[in-house]
Amino acid sequence: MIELQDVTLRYGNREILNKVSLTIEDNKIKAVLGPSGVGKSTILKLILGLIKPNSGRILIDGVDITLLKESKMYPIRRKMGIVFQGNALFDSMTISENMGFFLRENLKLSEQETEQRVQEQIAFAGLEGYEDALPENLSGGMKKRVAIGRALIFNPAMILFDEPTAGLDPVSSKKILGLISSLRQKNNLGAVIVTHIIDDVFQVADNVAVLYKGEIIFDDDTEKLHDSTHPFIQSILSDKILEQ
Ligand SMILES: Nc1ncnc2c1ncn2[C@@H]1O[C@H](COP(=O)(O)OP(=O)(O)OP(=O)(O)O)[C@@H](O)[C@H]1O
Repeated sequence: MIELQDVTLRYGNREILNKVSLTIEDNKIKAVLGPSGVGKSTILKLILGLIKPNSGRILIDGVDITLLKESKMYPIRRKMGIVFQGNALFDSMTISENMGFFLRENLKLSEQETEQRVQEQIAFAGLEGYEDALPENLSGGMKKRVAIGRALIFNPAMILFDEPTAGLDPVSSKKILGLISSLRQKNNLGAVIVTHIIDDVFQVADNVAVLYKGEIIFDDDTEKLHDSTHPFIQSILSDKILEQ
């Protein structure tokens, strides 16, 4: 379980998050919805311990990571896979090499076991036949599936997605969201999805927190969004896309 408790984060003297509290339960898909620049990626960086809050606590399975030294973060980060907005694939490596890269770097598995895990993820991502292709030869949706496979290869308990459908066409978006749903059904994985696209939320999220002007203005089951009387939520429900 991931918990943010009264987290405040400033870049310089600009406050991005003001006493934000959030709970992300295991085996659930939680969306964090908000307009561009509101601090959604910042929340993922805080969860991964890449940045520290100015105040408040961040607990991963009960461990307060705001107090941990960098050297103690590795076992915590191993619990979580991350899929970056731009995928962060290595351009000069093949799809198989991209998938296996962090595994080879971090786990001393036999080459046979590494290959087996890579093949499993290639199959899960529906990328058979593309093992030796370079990322530049893949569509946006396929690159996203490589990034998801690479995040899953450590068998994390939770996977973090930064804008999983941004820049994808509607068909590819639907496929990626289908893949995210199947992760929980097949692998019992939890997920955090930060997004500005409300359709993502309705398609996959069990519950959703809405971040607006540094604060959580809604945090409940996805279907209850329709009952909210908050003017910002009413406006996003009618406009569907959050651009400021
Ligand atoms: N290292 C940093 N130093 C200063 N300001 C930053 C830094 N990182 C992000 N910001 C600013 O903090 C705000 C929140 O950034 P963040 O990337 O978390 O937003 P976001 O909601 O994920 O938006 P987007 O989806 O557009 O990336 C933005 O205004 C951004 O410019």
